[in-house]
Amino acid sequence: MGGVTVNRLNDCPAPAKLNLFLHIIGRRADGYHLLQSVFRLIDRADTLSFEERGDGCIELASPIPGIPPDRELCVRAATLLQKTTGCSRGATIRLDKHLPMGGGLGGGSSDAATTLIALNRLWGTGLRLNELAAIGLRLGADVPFFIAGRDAFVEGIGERITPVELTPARYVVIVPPVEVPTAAIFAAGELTRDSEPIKIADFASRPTRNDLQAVACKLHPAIGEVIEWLGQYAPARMTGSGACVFAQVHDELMAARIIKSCPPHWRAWQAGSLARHPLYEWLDS
Ligand SMILES: C[C@@](CO)(OP(=O)(O)O)[C@H](O)COP(=O)(O)OP(=O)(O)OC[C@H]1O[C@@H](n2ccc(N)nc2=O)[C@H](O)[C@@H]1O
Ligand SMILES: Nc1ncnc2c1ncn2[C@@H]1O[C@H](COP(=O)(O)OP(=O)(O)O)[C@@H](O)[C@H]1O
Repeated sequence: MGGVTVNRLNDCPAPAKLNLFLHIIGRRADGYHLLQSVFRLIDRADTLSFEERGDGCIELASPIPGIPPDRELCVRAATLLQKTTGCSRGATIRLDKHLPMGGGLGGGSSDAATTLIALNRLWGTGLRLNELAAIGLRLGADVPFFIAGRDAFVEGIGERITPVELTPARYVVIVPPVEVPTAAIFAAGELTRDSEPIKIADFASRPTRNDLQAVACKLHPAIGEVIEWLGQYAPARMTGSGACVFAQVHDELMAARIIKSCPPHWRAWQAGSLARHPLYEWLDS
């Protein structure tokens, strides 16, 4: 091809997460809520490609309808990395969006994390994991978890991350036909904000729940309907601030049977746990 070097990274995954439980244990002076949660990576993902450009511009070649470019999380992540490192290079970003927005699967945060990890490599900016996580936290509370790249007990607002080893598992995930804005759930007056803190050693043996679930179900009754329906087959719970609902199942066959009987107005799919972020090896700790 005439010796022209095109610097690009294609098909970089941005995996989703499930919050196996989520407890709100307090509130910071700035209004942000202190949580305790186990975050688990799953093998459903958005896909991103990055091509370097010499003019310093950041362009999203596949804009998301309804999200202005300067609010889009990949563009914001790329711009913040440029500013923090003084890098003069730019990038054209292509985002193939598969994860629902406002679904509690962390899709936007994961897109931002993948952008930081990939551009740090493409631009040769050489930031280490902790430095990228600090940039990520400015974009969203879930971003540092995706940069850390493995299942974790997460505290604070998302910045205190302790890796945990979980047994591999299969899940059914149902996407109710509603988009839940995270801020609206946290703002609700009736939200439980005083759950008793638990120790990391205890979470597997203690009863857990998602403290955001009751408020989300009140605002969006469709979420409660999904929890009730999926609960016929296995204990079902909402992830994050909703709207998606998940249940752990025995195997792929059981998942397929449940999905086959799912009412047609709900999107349902199965997912396997993911031991490591697919780009895990691109980061130096
Ligand atoms: C609750 C979680 C659990 O994973 O849910 P999902 O959003 O993934 O569903 C996250 O911590 C969400 O993180 P993220 O989605 O990045 O939230 P952000 O954009 O940082 O925050 C949106 C708004 O929610 C409120 N907020 C968020 C996180 C938090 N710990 N306390 C809050 O009070 C704040 O009002 C904030 O302005
Ligand atoms: N690349 C992106 N993907 C998804 N949402 C984005 C993106 N960029 C900006 N957003 C905004 O962030 C909000 C939260 O997105 P997302 O992380 O998918 O939600 P949640 O984790 O609550 O499911 C969206 O409703 C949207 O307005």
